[in-house]
Amino acid sequence: MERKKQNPTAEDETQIISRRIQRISLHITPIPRPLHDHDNNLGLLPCATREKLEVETEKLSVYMRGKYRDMQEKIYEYFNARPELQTPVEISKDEHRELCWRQMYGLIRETGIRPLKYVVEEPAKYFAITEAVGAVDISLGIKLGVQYSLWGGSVMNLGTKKHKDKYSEKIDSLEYPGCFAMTELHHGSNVQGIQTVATFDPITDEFTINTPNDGAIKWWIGNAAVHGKFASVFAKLMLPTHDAKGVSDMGVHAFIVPLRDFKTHQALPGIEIHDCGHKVGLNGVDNGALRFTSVRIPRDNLLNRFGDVARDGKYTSSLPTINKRFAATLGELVGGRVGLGYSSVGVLKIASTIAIRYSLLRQQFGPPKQPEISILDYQSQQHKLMPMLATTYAFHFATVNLVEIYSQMKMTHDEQLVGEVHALSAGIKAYVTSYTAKSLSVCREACGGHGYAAVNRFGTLRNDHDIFQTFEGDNTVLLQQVAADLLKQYKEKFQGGTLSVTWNYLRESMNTYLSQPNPVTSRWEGVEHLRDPKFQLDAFRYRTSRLLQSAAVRLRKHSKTLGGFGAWNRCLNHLLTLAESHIESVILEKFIEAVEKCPDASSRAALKLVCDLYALHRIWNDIGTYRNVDYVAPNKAKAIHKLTDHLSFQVRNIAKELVDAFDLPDHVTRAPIAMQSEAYAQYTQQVGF
Ligand SMILES: Cc1cc2nc3c(=O)[nH]c(=O)nc-3n(C[C@H](O)[C@H](O)[C@H](O)COP(=O)(O)OP(=O)(O)OC[C@H]3O[C@@H](n4cnc5c(N)ncnc54)[C@H](O)[C@@H]3O)c2cc1C
Repeated sequence: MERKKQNPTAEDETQIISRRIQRISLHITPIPRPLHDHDNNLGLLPCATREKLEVETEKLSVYMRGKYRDMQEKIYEYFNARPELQTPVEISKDEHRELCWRQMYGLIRETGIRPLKYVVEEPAKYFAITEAVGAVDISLGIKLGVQYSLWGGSVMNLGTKKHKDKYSEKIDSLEYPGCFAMTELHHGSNVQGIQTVATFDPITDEFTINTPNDGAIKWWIGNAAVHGKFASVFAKLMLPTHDAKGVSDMGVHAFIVPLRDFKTHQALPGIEIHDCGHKVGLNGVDNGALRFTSVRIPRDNLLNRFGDVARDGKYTSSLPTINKRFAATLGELVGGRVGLGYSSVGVLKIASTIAIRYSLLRQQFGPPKQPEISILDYQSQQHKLMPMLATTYAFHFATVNLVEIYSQMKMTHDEQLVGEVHALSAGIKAYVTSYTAKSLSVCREACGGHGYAAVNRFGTLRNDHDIFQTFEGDNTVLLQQVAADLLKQYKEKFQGGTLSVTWNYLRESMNTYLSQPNPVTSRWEGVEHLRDPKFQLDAFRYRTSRLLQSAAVRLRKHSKTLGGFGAWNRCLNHLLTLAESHIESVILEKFIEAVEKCPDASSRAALKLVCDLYALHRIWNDIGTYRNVDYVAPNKAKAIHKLTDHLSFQVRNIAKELVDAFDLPDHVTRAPIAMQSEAYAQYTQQVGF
């Protein structure tokens, strides 16, 4: 009995917590009872309203669940039933690579899942698969992404029928493990700067692939160090000419290059492969470096959807310029970005679930002579975790929407949609992965010392996820694509052109911005007004319009003296803020739509609360900007701050239900401190008690 008091079971803890939640929670209908002394002592009732949202987790979860939940469950179950395929906490690089291969091979061969089919036909299903395998081990998610989205995707999207017929089945079944070899030692973000060459030889009807200098060594190539048999190699296509130069550069194209012998697994003649070595994270993925010396491949190995070479060496393309072909080629690869943003939200869900479940369980300090309180009852802990939980929900709906419009784009090839998905996938990937990377540290710290135990996962999640900010396009570079697109749309607006759907709001808010902020509404501070989605969206959009207008003016001014490139660089931080602001507007818009569409009233009320917290927290974060232009008067700024704290507190009261609705079973979250029963006991067992 004594022992139980000192070290209560999780069930006891849960009861204590739920009693406490009942005591301090707010109720929807006013309850005519005075505040408990205890509540006052905790300082937990920041405002007099007493509301409690009753959330039916199952209904909320059904609304959140994608169409492909069954597929995800199949994956979770597959790994749950095979402990030998689970990644241990301590594992060497080489063992991790082999395990990761066995995980992928087992999944594909034993469950019959065929991801490449979905990459092409049902992208949403493919992204659901990558999210689920990423929850098992992020290395596995990336290894699978390299095989199917990058290597497979390049063949399917940049190749033609002959390539699909020859390769698709064998890529899907893992008979042909492959790589995507774009990056070089000297060039990552600037893909057009790559130097590898593929020169056509009309005599033998072949291309010769060469690495002209060490700067052109392909670097960081996933699957290259150990498992890859092929690579889609990005190189400048050179055609022989009869002039003094001897060759003509047709721009960057992709080529299928066999890397290793099928029987011996040795590198083929002319191909030198080295291991990029131990990394900060993702050590289950074998990244390698490749050098090519006069490697000959048949002409047919050119992935020729956007440009082809005939037997006589004549080049043909439906696209007139190198730049247009390059844009079309890279445009086909945006699926990787969509998937990375989507998977990043998956990582954020796991981390926030662990941190919040543990914060509900953990008790430290309390009022004199009273039981200790849950650490989630501290305002500071709520401040760390509740806006993050709200943001996770916001990201969930934004990435689901992105996947939907990406799928539509793949079906229709609608030109406007292509442009929209291109910019939106760049922006959402950049914004979401940067936020998740920061949040992983916050979650670790919010769990104190136990958050630092590797078994509780924050270390691997943080290290493995970190590079999401860089690959598939560096975030700073991607945000500039969003800013450039906004400026293009802005210019078109004034030339009477149409705006794409996502950008449509700019038309209206630009007009609002061009007039002065309304001195009356800037003082409105009522809760109803602050929780009105119209006010929230207007505020986000006003900020974007203002940033867009001022960026356009500044760029025009500086380009007179500095030229286009110099002016862009002079305004770069401004442009990045503009891009982030726009992406935040899109995320909020999608969240508001998701709240409105939710069919179940209790789930809708919970989502509305979470959405309000997301919106007001972001406005408060940028309150300086709003104050500077008098969009928000001092009294309103104060009211926003107060309400944000209050909403954090209210969200805390349904935090358990909100993380439960992510539907992540214990065998997926895996951190002992986040187990839904006997968390402490499971944790102590881990170290041998
Ligand atoms: C683990 C891992 C796996 C990878 N897998 C693959 C793979 O399978 N295949 C493949 O082809 N590649 C792969 N890559 C490479 C990856 O795609 C590149 O690292 C990425 O594109 C960024 O390029 P970079 O490393 O050259 O960075 P850089 O472009 O050199 O960027 C370095 C810094 O400069 C800044 N910067 C660069 N340009 C600008 C600009 N215009 N404006 C402002 N700031 C700028 C960036 O923001 C960044 O902070 C992988 C990389 C890693 C680490």
